[in-house]
Amino acid sequence: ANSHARSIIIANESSRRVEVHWVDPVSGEMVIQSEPDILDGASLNLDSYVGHTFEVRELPAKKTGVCAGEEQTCRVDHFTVSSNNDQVIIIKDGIKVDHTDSKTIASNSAKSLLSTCRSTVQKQLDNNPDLLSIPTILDSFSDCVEQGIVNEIEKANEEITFQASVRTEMGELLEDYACADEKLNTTEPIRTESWRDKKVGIMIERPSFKIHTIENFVTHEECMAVSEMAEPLLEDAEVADGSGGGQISENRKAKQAAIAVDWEKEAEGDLIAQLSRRVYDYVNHALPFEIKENGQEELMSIQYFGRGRDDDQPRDQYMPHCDEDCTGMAFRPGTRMATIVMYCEVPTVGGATNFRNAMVHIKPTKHAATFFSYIDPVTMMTDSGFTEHSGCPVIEGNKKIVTQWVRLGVDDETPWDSFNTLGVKISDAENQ
Ligand SMILES: O=C(O)CCC(=O)C(=O)O
Ligand SMILES: [Fe+2]
Repeated sequence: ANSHARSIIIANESSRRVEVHWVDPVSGEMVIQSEPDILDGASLNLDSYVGHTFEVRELPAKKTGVCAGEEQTCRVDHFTVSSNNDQVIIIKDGIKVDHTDSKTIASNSAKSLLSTCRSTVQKQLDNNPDLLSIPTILDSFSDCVEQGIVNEIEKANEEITFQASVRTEMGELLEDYACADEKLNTTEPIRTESWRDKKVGIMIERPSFKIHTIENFVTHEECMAVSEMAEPLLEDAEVADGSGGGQISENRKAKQAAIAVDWEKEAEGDLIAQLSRRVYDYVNHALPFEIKENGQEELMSIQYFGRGRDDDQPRDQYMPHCDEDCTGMAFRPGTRMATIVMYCEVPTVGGATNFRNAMVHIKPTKHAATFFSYIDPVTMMTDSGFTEHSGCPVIEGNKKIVTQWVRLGVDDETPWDSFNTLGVKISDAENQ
C-alpha cells in the first residue's frame, strides 16, 4: 500500500445539501468527488492522499433555488488530508468543517480523562475543604489519572490482541493460496532505496521487524562457488526438534549443506568470503549492531527440486516458520535476529518466499536477496510473528538458495554452536 494513501470519511451534518471538490494544486481546477451530492445525514468515503485539499460547497435548496448563507450565498469550507490515521471530516452547521483523526481523538480522550479527574478531586475538596492537603489532592488526582490510563491501555491492547489473532488466522488460511497462485507477483515495496548501486525494495519497516529485497545481490560466479562446495556435502535438511536438537521433518523437504567461509582468503578475493562479507555489510547497513563474522553460523546452501506438476509425492518446501523465536519476548543474546536469503537458481513454478502474517510475498528473481530482521534495536524485543515465512512448494524447476542466519552476541569465544536449537547455551543446559 502507498504510504501516502489515506481513506477518509466525510459526514454531512450541516442540514444542507453539499458537494465536495478536489482542488488541483497546480491549476487550481476543481474536480468533483461527490456524485451524487451528499445529502444531510449522508456520508462519502474518499480514497485520497496526504496533502490533498478539498473544497466543501453548500448547494442551493431544490425548492427555493438559493443557499442559506448571508444574502443567500452558498457557503464553502476547505480541508487538507493529514498524515494521521482514521480521518473523519464532519460538515457542521454553517458548512464548517470539523476534522478529526487518530491524534485529535487521542487528545480529546486525554482531555476528557483529565477533566473527569479534576471534577472528582474538586468534589472531594468541596466536601472536605479542611481535610485535604496538597499532597493528598495530588495523590488522589494521580490515582484517578493512573486508573484512567490503565483502562485505556488495556482496552487498546485487548483490541490489538484481537486484531492480531484475526490476522494470523487469515494468514494461515491464505498461505496455501498465496503459494499456489502462479499469477501472484512480488508485493509492491513501500519505497525503494539503493545500496551499492543495487535496487533495494523496502517491503515493510517496523520497529521490531524489517523485510527488504535487494536486486543483484549475489553474482553468478559466487553462486557457482557455493554450489561446487555444497555438492559433496548435501544432506536432508533438518528442523529444530523442540528439545534443543534437530530432526528431519515433512515440514522441511530440501537438501542442504553448510558452507564454511575461509576468511584467510578474503584478501585474495575468495568468492565465498567476498559474498559473506557483503552479507554482513548489508546487515550492518540495515541494523545498528556492527555485526562481525566471528562466531556466526556458516552459509547454508539449500536446494529444493521441482518434480513437475504430475508428481504426487510431497513437494520440496519449507513450511511456515520463524528463523528464531518470534514471540515478541526479549531478545536472548547469541540467538538469530536477521536472515539473508539469496536466490541462485529460481524455479519456473512455485518456490516463492511468503511472509503470511505480513502480507509480503516474494517471487524469487535470480541473484536477488531477501533480507529480514526480527529484533527492535532500541528495546531489544523480538518480532511477534510478522517475519514468519515459508519457502512455498517448488513445482517446476529447481530452487537453489544461500541462506545466512545472522546472530547477535556471538564471537570467537562464544560461537553459534555453543547454543542449542532452543537458544540455550549448551554448557548451561548441561548444568540444569
Ligand atoms: O526457501 C525460502 O524461500 C525460505 C528459506 C528459509 O526460510 C530459510 O532459509 O530460513
Ligand atoms: Fe527461514
